[in-house]
Amino acid sequence: MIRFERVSKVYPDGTSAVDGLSFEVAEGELVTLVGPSGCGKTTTMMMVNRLIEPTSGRILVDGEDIASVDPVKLRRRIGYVIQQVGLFPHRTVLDNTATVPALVGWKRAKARARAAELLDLVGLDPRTFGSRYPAQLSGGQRQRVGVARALAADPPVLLMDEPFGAVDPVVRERLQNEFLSLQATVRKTVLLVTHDIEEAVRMGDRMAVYGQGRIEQFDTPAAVLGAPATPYVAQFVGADRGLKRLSVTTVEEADLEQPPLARLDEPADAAAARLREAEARWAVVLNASGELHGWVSTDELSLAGTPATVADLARRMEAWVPLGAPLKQAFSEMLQYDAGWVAVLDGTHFAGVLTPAKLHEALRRSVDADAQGVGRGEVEFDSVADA
Ligand SMILES: Nc1ncnc2c1ncn2[C@@H]1O[C@H](COP(=O)(O)OP(=O)(O)OP(=O)(O)O)[C@@H](O)[C@H]1O
Repeated sequence: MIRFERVSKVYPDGTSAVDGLSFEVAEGELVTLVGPSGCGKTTTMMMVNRLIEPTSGRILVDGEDIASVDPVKLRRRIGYVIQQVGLFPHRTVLDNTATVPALVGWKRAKARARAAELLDLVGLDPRTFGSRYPAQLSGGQRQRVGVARALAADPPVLLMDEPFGAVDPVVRERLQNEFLSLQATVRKTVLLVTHDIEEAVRMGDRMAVYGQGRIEQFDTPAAVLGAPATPYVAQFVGADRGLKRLSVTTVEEADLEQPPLARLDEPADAAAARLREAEARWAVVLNASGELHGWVSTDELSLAGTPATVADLARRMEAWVPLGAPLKQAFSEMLQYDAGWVAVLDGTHFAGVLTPAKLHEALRRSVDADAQGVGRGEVEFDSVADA
């Protein structure tokens, strides 16, 4: 857990970088710090591992005032990932990854085994990449090594400064997603600095939107997009914040429509009669285990007649998302397959379909829910300030 209590930093030349910051990052939470260049994000982050000392205020990590912790020991408990990655050019990828475990006195074999495990975890086969040098990697691969290295000593806290900044947008999105699924297992307490609002929204459990040297709003991405606390925040998150909400609103059971169903082994004429009766133009087709197979049109079933079965006429449906996926993913599947709906699965089971109308309703629901929850961030600040 990381806690800032009225922390300010004035640099020797008189520049006030941050002023009276109070916030808390819960254990296992990922908080993004976002704001324009020069607003104090990096200063905030570097005070946590004491690369920069605050002018006033306190910072606690796991309840301990870090001013009284030896900086070298402190840094071993805190993983640090930066944009330029900072790999040692003359050391192999494996040795780079094993740097911190080796520093804290692990035996060489154990440190290297751990490094190999971590490389695997970030999607780099240690047999292929372990013996390479940083210059022999792509930008995205270097970034992965940076993340692996930061995680190698299993620090409870991770600081990430524009960790995906140096790669193109496609690789960037993939690295973000990979990091999120990694984070779902390792559950580190993470502070992530970015100037990219999309990244802040996508990655953060909560996000801190910086104005000049102070936090304008500290809340969940959905709340920041749904109810910006100040005109500044509204302007910063952008006029298309409704669209950005698609990334943070998830597909829920209640959003789904239940279309007519047909079974793969059903005779075509029986299925056709049933669907005509229900005035349905198509049905979702499931296999005997209730798993999605695809869809079938009522007209085609009617024309086929006996002895055809649904299986003969059904088409595969590739557009599906799991329950709990962001609406954006559902929308993008709809567009990619040019489909008027997307199937939603609960595990392997078919749960229903999402249509454009239901997607719009889901978006409305989340906007309304947040409009009622305005100000949650401020309440939290007050309680920190009073402590
Ligand atoms: N060593 C320093 N001496 C004086 N001023 C500094 C120093 N380091 C940073 N600053 C100033 O402090 C302010 C905050 O800088 P900081 O690097 O924290 O911003 P940032 O939000 O991380 O910006 P960026 O996104 O451009 O990295 C800026 O005005 C910067 O010029």
